[in-house]
Amino acid sequence: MKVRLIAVGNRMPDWVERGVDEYRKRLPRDFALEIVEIAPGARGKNADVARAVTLEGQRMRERLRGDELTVALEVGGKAWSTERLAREADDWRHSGRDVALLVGGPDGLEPGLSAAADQRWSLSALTLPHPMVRLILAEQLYRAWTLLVGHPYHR
Ligand SMILES: C[S@@+](CC[C@H](N)C(=O)[O-])C[C@H]1O[C@@H](n2cnc3c(N)ncnc32)[C@H](O)[C@@H]1O
Repeated sequence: MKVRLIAVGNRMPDWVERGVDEYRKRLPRDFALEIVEIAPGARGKNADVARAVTLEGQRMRERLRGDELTVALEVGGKAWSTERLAREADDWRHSGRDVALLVGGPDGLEPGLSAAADQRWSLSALTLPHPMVRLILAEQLYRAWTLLVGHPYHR
């Protein structure tokens, strides 16, 4: 299984890149995490926010592969414990499909993508900045994998 984190935003601070890479390199090939960055829509003084969100949605759709299971990351999604995430990840693996985790931009995920997603997952009731979302996702995927294989890290 491949997990692709398709996230609006680029130019992450170095500490985020290093943190995400640390967990990515710990994950085995059958749980590989790939990061796909989506350029944010322009937000200037007279910016049309709805247009920027629509553009981000289009750019994300262009990167989606038709057969992937999609998971929208949203504050209002379902809260999963790490144990629940491990069960979900095990189901993803057994479905034989790759997975796309969708992270929106400053104004959230394009509503059509959220509505069409197979699952909606909330990391917390707090609104997190997108660099933190990437880091938490990478760490939690690693933690879920360690739980599935009985590696002591997950305790
Ligand atoms: C800075 S947040 C956007 C905040 C925006 N006001 C909203 O309501 O979605 C950027 C993205 O990070 C993700 N995100 C932020 N906090 C999250 C959380 N607690 N759980 C899941 N995803 C989160 C979502 O994908 C969101 O679209």
